[in-house]
Amino acid sequence: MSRFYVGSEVGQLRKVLLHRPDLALRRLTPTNCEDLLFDDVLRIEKAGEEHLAFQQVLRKEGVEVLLLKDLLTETLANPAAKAWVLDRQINEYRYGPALAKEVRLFLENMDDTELASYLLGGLTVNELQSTSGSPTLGMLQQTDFILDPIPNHLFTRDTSCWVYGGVSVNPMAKAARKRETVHLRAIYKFHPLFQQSPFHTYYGDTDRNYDQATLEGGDVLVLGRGTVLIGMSERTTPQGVENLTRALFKAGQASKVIALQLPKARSCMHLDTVFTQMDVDCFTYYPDIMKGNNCWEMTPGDNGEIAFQQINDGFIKAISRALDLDTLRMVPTGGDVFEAEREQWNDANNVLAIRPGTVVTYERNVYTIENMQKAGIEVLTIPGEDLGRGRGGARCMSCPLERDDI
Ligand SMILES: NC(=O)NCCC[C@H](N)C(=O)O
Repeated sequence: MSRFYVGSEVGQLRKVLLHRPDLALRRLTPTNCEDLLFDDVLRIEKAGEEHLAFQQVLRKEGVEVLLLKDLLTETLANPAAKAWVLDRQINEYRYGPALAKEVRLFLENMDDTELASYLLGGLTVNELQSTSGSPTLGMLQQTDFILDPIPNHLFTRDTSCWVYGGVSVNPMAKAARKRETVHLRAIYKFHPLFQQSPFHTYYGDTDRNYDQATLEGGDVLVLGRGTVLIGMSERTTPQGVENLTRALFKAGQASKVIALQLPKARSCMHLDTVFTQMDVDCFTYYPDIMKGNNCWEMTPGDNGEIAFQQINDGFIKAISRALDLDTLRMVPTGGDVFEAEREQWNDANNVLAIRPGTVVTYERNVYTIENMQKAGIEVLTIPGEDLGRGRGGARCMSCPLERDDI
């Protein structure tokens, strides 16, 4: 029987959720890619091959790989789940009553595979073949989207994140990613796999407007031994951190959260683009961004409140204290300042640990890989010429569902 539990960043990885986007990438163009948070268009076949190589490395290392599209398709086979998803993706305020009715009917009559494909990949005016005469539709072009494609599902790390014995289904910061959360909520709520054993759902699993309290999984590092490190970044706000922290403490799943302020910049949109863990005592980091950050320690206070303490000796010391280690081995981005900046941009510091001391990363970041190997880390490489244009590496592209404690 499956037990969904993520006890650390580097303990043996056993089960992971990935997504290999297809239709959504086909619909990514120079006109829409910036709005869809991609820096360029991708060669579809190449990106697919690179993603397969990533899957293969994980499977070879004994990790069970689940694919988001399969899980969503299987979830939609349950009529209650299908209705639940469509209630949230189609409404009269988004489309107007006439078009909402028509889109809903069109999607309801598809088989589950096709429906999953449109939900993830988008639906154009042309594909709907409308007869309603709705002005909402009349004002659009044939190739405009009724449902936008969601290419960033590729980055399964961000939409939901497992922290010890539960999950946060995250209120995403950017419009282009908000619909992702509905799919993850549906999977965790209805898919038979997630009904086999109980887990906590800490945060995000309601239809409310979470306003300023956004949170994305790329900012959440499960350090282990009851501690969680969370970046307050371009995407995750202190309000989001505080809400998740209170829920973690209430569920008794964490005893300390370290919150770290990051610059609000695309190059470090999430903590894991500048800082990830490779071994129990070893991290890789981008030096430019990790200096002088404001940092707080949060612990359970009285009456379900959080006790806050601002940290003056830096977050590295805070991590050592939490993990009960005297020192940490810190591996910087490699090369000179120019090479380091280029490699960080291409996700050199965004590695996925398979087990303590073994990580997966893009092969292109040769200087950083050299630093890691010198530190005794086993580095497994994957190609990422095209996948990398979405601005995410191996950690961003993976959502661990089962990982051992350290
Ligand atoms: N954890 C991560 O850093 N994920 C990468 C997300 C990239 C995506 N294009 C985004 O802008 O949200």
